[in-house]
Amino acid sequence: MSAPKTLFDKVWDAHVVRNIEDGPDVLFIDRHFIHEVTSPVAFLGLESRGIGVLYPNRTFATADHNTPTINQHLPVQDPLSANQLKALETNANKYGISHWGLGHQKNGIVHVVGPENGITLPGMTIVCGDSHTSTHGAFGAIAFGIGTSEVEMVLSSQCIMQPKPKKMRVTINGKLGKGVLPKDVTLFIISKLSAAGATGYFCEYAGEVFENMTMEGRMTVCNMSIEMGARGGMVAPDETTFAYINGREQAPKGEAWDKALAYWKTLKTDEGATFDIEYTFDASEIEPQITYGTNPGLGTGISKNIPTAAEVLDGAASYAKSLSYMGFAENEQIIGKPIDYVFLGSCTNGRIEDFRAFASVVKGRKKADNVTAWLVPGSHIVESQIKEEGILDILTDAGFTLRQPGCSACLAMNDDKIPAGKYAVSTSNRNFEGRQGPGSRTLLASPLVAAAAAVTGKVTDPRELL
Ligand SMILES: CC(C)[C@H](C(=O)O)[C@@H](O)C(=O)O
Ligand code: SF4
Repeated sequence: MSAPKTLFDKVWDAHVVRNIEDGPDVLFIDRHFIHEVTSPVAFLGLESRGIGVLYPNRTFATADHNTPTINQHLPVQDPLSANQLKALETNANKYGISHWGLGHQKNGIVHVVGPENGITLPGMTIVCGDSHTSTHGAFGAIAFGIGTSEVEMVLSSQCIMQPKPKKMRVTINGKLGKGVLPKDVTLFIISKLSAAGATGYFCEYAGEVFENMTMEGRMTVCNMSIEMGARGGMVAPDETTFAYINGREQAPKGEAWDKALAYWKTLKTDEGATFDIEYTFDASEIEPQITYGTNPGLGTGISKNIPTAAEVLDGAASYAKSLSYMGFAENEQIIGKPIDYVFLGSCTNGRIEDFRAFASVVKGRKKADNVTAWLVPGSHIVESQIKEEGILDILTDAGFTLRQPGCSACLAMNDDKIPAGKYAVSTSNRNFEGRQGPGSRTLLASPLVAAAAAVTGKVTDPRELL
């Protein structure tokens, strides 16, 4: 019998085109996503070298970062954004790449539209010039972000050179408590490991918590893997995965489906396979989380106080700077802090289950007067689901409006910027200084925590409202 293998090694080994002695492996790439920010320079590179795109039907383009989230039918005002969007369209058309631009019915955030259209499948290698490509690992794919020069490499050769990362496994058994969402699971893990704790590793998530999680939940967790420094995260595909994929537009059909399924069922870590490092937690340790600092590792259970410098893994100096930026002090209670903005959206939490969770709290309540809320679906498909399921009515009755799909205030590359000094409870993935607009202060949390803040105007434990 062959030696036991991890899920990661099975997928990796199936894609090695060439081993370079003492060097990186050359990997074949099944799927390549591109967006307007990191692709234009790669296409310029192709042009200057006079080469083309090797397999245009393995690359998929969508516009998301620079797109406005209101009045998408009007010309884009910001000239830089308009140029980038135009460049994406021109390049896609020139090389025969599928392009879901602004206004297209399939348009949305790259990491939302790939899975929802059945482009993302188990056992694949998937790259994109975007760090949150790790999202697609939820399907048991090896998915990671690449730089612009690598985008050029993939366009021209469908291959990439990669050193093999070390392997980590995070196992969580038990049952999650009331009001605890996948976002809380990932914020909890990152707070335990720190924002750099998984640097150099590829992480597999295992145990009952992930087995019982929906695909959208697994996507939330894998999405945030990068925020603890990991190259990517993955979950072994199972019946939940297969049920999610079955019938999606670009998923295999008929005989091809049966063949794919038989292969996908082999994609799990064998008994006895080893990892370079393992962490184990119990679901009962996890309560709704919120961050108070300026990296995603600076988070805590919502009922707890902000830790003292001695309690956190970050250096005392950077911790003090982080708290001062946020206007918080050590050992303060986080519950009850007044907030100004709520952002529901992003490739972390811009899917239908996130809107359902948000609606479950705001239903029958009213948006707090002091709160500006931006609710931004991850794609047009999500937007349609929100309308069809009656969620829009619930939101409207509670005083909220719905915006149009895109990255929006997740990184404020468009007009959706949180003003300086203002506090935003955000379902996105990064709380760096100025991430949501110059001087903005971000508290990362789940859609339930965001909803509780939106109706009370302050940081509130959502369990009190469920
Ligand atoms: C613009 C892009 C390169 C960037 C990323 O790589 O992640 C963005 O998506 C982000 O979330 O910061
Ligand atoms: S939603 Fe945010 S994290 Fe996701 S791709 Fe867009 S900017 Fe990056």
